[in-house]
Amino acid sequence: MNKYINRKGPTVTLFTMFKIPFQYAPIHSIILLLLTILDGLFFTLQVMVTTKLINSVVERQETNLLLIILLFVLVLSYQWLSQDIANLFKIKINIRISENINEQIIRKISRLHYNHIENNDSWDLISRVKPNMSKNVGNLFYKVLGFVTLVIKIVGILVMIFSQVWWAGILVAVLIIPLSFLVRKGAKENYKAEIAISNNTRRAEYFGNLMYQKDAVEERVMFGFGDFINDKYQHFYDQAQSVRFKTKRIWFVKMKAGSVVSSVFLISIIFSFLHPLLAGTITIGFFISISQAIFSLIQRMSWELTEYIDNFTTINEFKKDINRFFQLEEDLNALVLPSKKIPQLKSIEFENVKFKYPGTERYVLNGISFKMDANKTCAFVGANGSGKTTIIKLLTGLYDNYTGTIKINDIDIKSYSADELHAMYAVLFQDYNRYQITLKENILLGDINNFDSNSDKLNELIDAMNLRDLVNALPEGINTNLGKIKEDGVDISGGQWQRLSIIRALINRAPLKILDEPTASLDPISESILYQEFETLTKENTTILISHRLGATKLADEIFVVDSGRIVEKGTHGELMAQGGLYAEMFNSQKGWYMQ
Ligand SMILES: Nc1ncnc2c1ncn2[C@@H]1O[C@H](COP(=O)(O)OP(=O)(O)OP(=O)(O)O)[C@@H](O)[C@H]1O
Repeated sequence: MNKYINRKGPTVTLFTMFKIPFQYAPIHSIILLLLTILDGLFFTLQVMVTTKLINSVVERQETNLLLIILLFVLVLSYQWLSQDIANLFKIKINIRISENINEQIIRKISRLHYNHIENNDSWDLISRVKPNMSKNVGNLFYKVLGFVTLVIKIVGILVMIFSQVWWAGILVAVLIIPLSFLVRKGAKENYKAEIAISNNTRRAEYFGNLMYQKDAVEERVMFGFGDFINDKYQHFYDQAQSVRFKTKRIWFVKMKAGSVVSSVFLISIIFSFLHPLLAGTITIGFFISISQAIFSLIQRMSWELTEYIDNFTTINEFKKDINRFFQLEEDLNALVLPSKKIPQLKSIEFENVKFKYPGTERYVLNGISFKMDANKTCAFVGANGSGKTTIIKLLTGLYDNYTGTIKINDIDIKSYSADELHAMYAVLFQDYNRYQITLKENILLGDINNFDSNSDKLNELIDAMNLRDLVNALPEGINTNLGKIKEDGVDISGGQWQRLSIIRALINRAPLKILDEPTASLDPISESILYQEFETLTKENTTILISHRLGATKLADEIFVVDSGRIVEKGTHGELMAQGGLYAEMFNSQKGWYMQ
């Protein structure tokens, strides 16, 4: 089973990004492109009409004056309206882009190799790409269109200048080159700064969320640590802002210096028209309208042009992030449904398994070996951090960068197909999720293949887990929305959420049930009912139970004691107590709490 892939899709280029709006909103994009070209042409047309208008008035040519005035008003009105029309099209294009791109990003994230889920650099990258991707695709498209308009306007004016004072035209064209280089360099530095601060931005966002997330409210209010969190938020936010501000300040000074030089240069060109004006080679109409156009050009070149190049360079840097993101390794199995055929489980075996988490140096599992047979309940006990949950992460295939062998039914788990392996187990993880959907859906998610045909089993388990009273008290019974996202949502207690999560694992037909601290939030009576019923609930199943409550694990057929990534003792409760080792010590110290 080749589980992981390095998805080498086609590399994203600026051109690929530019084409995206045509792909998702073709008609709107084409119309916007045509409007853009028209917009550019109308600028030159305006200069020509203004020239004609002034000359006709100065020379008192009354023929056609009305027509020229009408044309003048039309050109101005179009320019005035065109932005609003374009904005309407942009709204539609933006909606289509974000619909499609967000879906692709979420799909990619949901397929990510588990290594990236716990890796800081990957999350920094995701936090830069996810919120900005559709914005940048739209931005690139509009900036290219804006740039096309600007180029058409500049070319139009240059042609006019050329036709009258050719050398001035050449000087203007030459000025654009160094200005472009200056802007490009500044924009690259800006993006580098963004990459450097993305970790601080993410941390600021985390502390910001803590300030308003519902889950954090109680502790924040009770302990009164709101200011502490706020200070942390402010610290990371200020650090990010200060780097951003410094880079922007340097950028601004450079850009403005460039603009001032170009402005002085362009104004001097207007003076160079005085001579041909006095010599009578250009008309007063042309002088006024071209001067006006050159002033507008100064503004565009010194600000818009620099802004465009800045934007393109930033988007080009962002494009590198997009490629890094789409090249992140995926886990082919992440979205694979469990096979509908229920496999038979005979045994599970770890042979000298050594494992360290990616990017760390310490072996969390250090040559662990054990074998357990089917149709039994096995418990893993041991101190915090001894490696119990990690055993489960490896057994369920979340990580496969270990040495040694993990076998199910004497076959290496790496030889199983993903759907076969997924059908083998149902897991209740320690940090299970509270899904803000209906109570029924919360349970049925556990057996997605039989989502619509599990009603009988669902009711049986609700009774067995002592949740019937809760269901009866809910306004819509099992169809009541849980959590506060929906208006009619109902919040239930921590223990009730946990009982739901146990049912989610038990409703699954997989032969191996893995329960990692399943009763931490249960009251003593519910816990004891659960363990009394445990045998019935897990009949015909093999169960792995991880718990610090040794009163519960005592009932297991076999207990494995984990210490520093190894199995140090194994046996039944009686055998381990008789050994008088680590288990006996842990059991006696816990028993002491109840027996005094
Ligand atoms: N994603 C991770 N990256 C790096 N180290 C990790 C990661 N997850 C766990 N560890 C480390 O691996 C060790 C074993 O963790 P594990 O969760 O398996 O312990 P555990 O025995 O289940 O502990 P507990 O009883 O507290 O649940 C711990 O020292 C922990 O710090």
